[in-house]
Amino acid sequence: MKEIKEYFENLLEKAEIEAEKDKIEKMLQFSELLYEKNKFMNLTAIRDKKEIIEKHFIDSLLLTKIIKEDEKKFIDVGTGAGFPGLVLSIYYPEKEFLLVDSVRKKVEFINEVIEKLDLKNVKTSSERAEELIKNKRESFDTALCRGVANLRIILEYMIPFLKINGRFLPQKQNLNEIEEAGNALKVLNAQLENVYKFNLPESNDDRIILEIKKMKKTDGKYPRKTGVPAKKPL
Ligand SMILES: C[S@@+](CC[C@H](N)C(=O)[O-])C[C@H]1O[C@@H](n2cnc3c(N)ncnc32)[C@H](O)[C@@H]1O
Repeated sequence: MKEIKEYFENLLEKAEIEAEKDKIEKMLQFSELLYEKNKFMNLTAIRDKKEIIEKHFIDSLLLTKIIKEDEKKFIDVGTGAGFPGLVLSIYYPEKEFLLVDSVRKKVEFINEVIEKLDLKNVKTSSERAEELIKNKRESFDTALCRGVANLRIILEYMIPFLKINGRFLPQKQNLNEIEEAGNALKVLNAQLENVYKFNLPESNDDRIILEIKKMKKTDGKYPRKTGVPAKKPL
């Protein structure tokens, strides 16, 4: 545990991310719970402790370089074992997070971590994004989504959840999907404002965070019925 703690602190320093000791402690507890549970439940394909720290925790924390003080209500769709949303909820105890994944066992794992770490600012849902939207339309300042689907598909899931002027900050590994997302951005009244490029501090792997702003209300016909956004992307 001590070795992993030093490794985590070292990567935080290299990535120029500041984090208080008690938050680092909680994140390490979360990583330990994930490591143990992952031995008999498939929560993540990354099984090495150090790799979990870099590819899940540091990668999620890159968002702290972009998130603003006045952003208070966050939604993370397809959060899996809690990335990036659960990590950020530990980093920002004063902000509210809704973590969503349609696979119940993943949400049950997240609920276990919330209880063990006594996190007060996180709620969860195991509904699909296309169902959950029915009572959560235009309710969030910021939307997060990592590794779920192609950009034009997740735009249709996520933009309807945002308040006007809210930001969607999807994490991507390259820029390939931007060009073909033009129509989705237009139809959903959203605009690409910035492209942030990072490198992970140990592997040097490329990481991209897009900043997409919702300009106007989304037409109530989006997102289309469950499954349609993925089958027939905008
Ligand atoms: C590859 S995992 C990524 C998990 C996590 N965000 C990460 O980066 O480690 C994608 C997750 O998205 C969830 N998912 C896919 N489509 C969804 C939808 N329409 N609504 C809710 N969850 C969805 C899947 O159940 C899966 O757990």
